[in-house]
Amino acid sequence: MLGYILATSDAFLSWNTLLYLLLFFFLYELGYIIYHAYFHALSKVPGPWLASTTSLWIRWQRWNGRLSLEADKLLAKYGSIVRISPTMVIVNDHDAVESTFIRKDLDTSPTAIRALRVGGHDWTVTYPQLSIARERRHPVMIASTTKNLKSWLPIFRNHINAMAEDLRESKGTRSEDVVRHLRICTLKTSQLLIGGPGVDLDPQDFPQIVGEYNFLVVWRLCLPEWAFTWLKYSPFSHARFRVDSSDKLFDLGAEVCRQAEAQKNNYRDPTDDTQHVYGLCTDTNAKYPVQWSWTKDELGAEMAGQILAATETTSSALTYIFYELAKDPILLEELYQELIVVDDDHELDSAKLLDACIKEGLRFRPPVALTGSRAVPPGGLDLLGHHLSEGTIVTTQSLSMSRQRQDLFPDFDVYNPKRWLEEENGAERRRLLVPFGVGSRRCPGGNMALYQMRLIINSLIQDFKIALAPETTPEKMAPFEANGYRSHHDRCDLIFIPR
Ligand code: HEM
Repeated sequence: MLGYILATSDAFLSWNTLLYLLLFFFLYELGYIIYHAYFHALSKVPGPWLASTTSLWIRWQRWNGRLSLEADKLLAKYGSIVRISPTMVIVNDHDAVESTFIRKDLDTSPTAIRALRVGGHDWTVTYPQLSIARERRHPVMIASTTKNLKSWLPIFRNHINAMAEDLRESKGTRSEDVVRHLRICTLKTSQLLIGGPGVDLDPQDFPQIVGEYNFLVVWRLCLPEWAFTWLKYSPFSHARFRVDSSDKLFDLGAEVCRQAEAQKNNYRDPTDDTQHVYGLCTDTNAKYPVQWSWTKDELGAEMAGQILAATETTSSALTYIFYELAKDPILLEELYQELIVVDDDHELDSAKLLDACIKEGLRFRPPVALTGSRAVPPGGLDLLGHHLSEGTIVTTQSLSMSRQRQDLFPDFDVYNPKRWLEEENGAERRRLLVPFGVGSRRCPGGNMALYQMRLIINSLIQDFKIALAPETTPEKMAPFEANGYRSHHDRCDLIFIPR
């Protein structure tokens, strides 16, 4: 039929035209491949041929949640710099990463970060330019000083106790999905940092919304824009929910703003000088006031983005730590023995094994897979013996930093917290641990993350013995990269036996 129409109607393309178009497309693609493989400025950077010539390789790895793990294998095979797409290189040399990422004139990579927009809006992480991100980073850094966090300790404790009470209900007789519990608990603790004590969000749907959003990020990195319009109105309810999760997250951010604004009218103890992110963003007298006035949507997206940044990273790191501890009853007992003699939550930072368990969790399963990326500015950049032309994206990952130094991390593929207790080469080992990124866009919430992790691990280890649930197998817990590492099933079932 189509052939008939094409052959008979002048209004339609003739077969010949179609063939020419196909030929043109084929030659264009061939030219693109040949150019990127042999003539492009990055053609001398080592890497697999397919990855260098087409973005399909990187999309395929992302789709399968394996980009970070595959990139790690390539770094082991090719050395400290590898081309993983026609325009992207991954670098695994600490000094080279530091000298590049410290620079203030390098934007972050726009395509990869666009995937993290919330409800169609930008927030700190999705702004390529440091000049814009800087003013949004300050409030997080100021709100998460140890002094501020310590003043909120009683409220943090209440939220963590509520999680422990929830876990206690099963009396160790059935498994509990620790991912769900941790998402709720970290939402509750981060709402304080972000909106202040007057904010109290309903957490019931949050675990599912944020879980779907993580997988939406994978879709956004792999599928064309039009696919989302189609999916939004498609008959597939799960896909629709996933696409809508971005708007639902945005609504949560808007709710933070509404409640934080309402609390301004409440009585405040004049001696209370704690500061939260929302207050600092909207206070024109703040030490680093935001230089522009926010629209309602910008502010909502910022709060939603910060909730995402704070909860998904911390809960993913904690999930893997509890999973590893559940597998190792001897280590669990040693940690318990250390923690029962710590009198006060304020002293937790001196608990050495606790610190080692957290460090090793962040090393072994870093919650952010590709820990930052930068775009090469005009004039190019010389790095590890290669000239990178303008627009090249340089990325790195914490995961591989420890693997490049097998003298310091001989059993790098094993969760072994004890390595952090060895004094010999301790400083060098710590230098290679960069889960919060490096340089000018390094995570501003690191202090909050570590503080929360100490409190939560301490509380649950003191209250429970933890064991693996029969349904939690190594295959189910194999890391899948969806906006950070998580189990492909997005859950981790453990048994919490009250002590
Ligand atoms: C274990 C927990 C966490 C890890 C591993 C982590 C890791 C990271 C990484 C790797 C980056 C990107 C750095 C770069 O591009 O160079 C980042 C950015 C960011 N993180 Fe975290 N993070 C954690 C917790 C938090 C918390 C609790 C907050 C609090 C709100 C937070 C807020 C942010 C923000 C606002 C950014 C964007 C910074 C910018 O674009 O300049 N993070 N984080």
